[in-house]
Amino acid sequence: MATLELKNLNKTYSPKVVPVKDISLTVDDNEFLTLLGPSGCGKSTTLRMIAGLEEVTRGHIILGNEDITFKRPGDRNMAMVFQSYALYPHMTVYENLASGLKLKKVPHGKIKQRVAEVAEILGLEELLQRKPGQLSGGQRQRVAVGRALVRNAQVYLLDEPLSNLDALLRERVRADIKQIFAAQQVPVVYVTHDQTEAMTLSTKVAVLNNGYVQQLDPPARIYNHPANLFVAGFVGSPQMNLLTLPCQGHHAILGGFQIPLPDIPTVPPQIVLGIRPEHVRIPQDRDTNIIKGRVFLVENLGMHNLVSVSIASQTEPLTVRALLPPEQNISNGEMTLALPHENIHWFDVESGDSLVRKSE
Ligand SMILES: Nc1ncnc2c1ncn2[C@@H]1O[C@H](COP(=O)(O)OP(=O)(O)OP(=O)(O)O)[C@@H](O)[C@H]1O
Repeated sequence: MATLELKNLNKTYSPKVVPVKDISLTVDDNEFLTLLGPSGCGKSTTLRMIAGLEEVTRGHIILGNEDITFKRPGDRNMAMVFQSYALYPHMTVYENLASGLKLKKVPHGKIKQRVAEVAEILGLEELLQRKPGQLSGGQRQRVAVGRALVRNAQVYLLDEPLSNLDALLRERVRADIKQIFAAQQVPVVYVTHDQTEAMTLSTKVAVLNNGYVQQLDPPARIYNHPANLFVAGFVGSPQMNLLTLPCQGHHAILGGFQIPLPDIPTVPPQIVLGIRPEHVRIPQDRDTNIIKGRVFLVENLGMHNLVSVSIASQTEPLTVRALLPPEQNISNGEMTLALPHENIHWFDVESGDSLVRKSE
């Protein structure tokens, strides 16, 4: 089993289209890495370069001790699952699963055995004689994963494999994928723009924007310690409150309220305060950082209410959103909230970088 390494990987289509800029990362053989980012950030291009389907402009792809940057896709021993399933419509499920091995001239008996193993893992035994047109979306997706699995590849690459499924099915197949690949002990690279998939499946997430890796960390660290404003705003739903505030002395001024700044060498004229809606709460005994505002919207999300509160300020009004339990009685009008000190993130207004990289 081998580690996959990307070294300063670049892709340039034209001087103006440079979707991948200097991506460096490693994926060990027990790691599930997700490339997460908005549409057009370079996720699929990166994956396709790993697979050999896209030429590398600059940089290297290393598998184990071998530089495979210029190796033909067929010689890379990688298996890829595509968003579109890419199944052969005229073949049965069995034939679809077996086709890759047949091409490799694997003996018939071995093919039968391997297809049976994979069909069992994926619960496809009853469907082996059907054609893709006779399967549901989730079943087709499992066959697509199965086609990759039968290969016993050195690396698995998955490009938004769940995006054609409805929400319920997506949850089920997501759980299947997690279990199946956890047992494989090979590097897995998964592409998605869905943060829930990234957070639930991965051992490591690379958040991409505009071709650059913004943060490369385990999911919990991405969520609890976003490296910059992009990651803070992209990961988490409802989105983190991000407020640009003036500083005075050693405080940020939120409307009429003073929030103590963290320990930073120089106090800037302005700073961005970030706090997730689930961390904003109704004040308890020892809470500090108490603010007051006017409720102007309550959205019922089932498990919680998302409450939008407007805080009067000398410039434009600021909005703080709080995720509160439904038993909390909320009516339009004045409301007091606490912003617990330990849950506040601070970012530089200019660079967007986190000013305090906390340890885990
Ligand atoms: N063959 C190509 N020629 C020119 N530009 C391309 C080509 N393929 C992709 N691009 C551009 O490169 C950028 C990144 O594309 P890529 O498919 O990697 O994005 P992505 O992050 O996977 O997005 P999505 O989630 O929408 O699939 C986009 O701006 C896209 O238009």
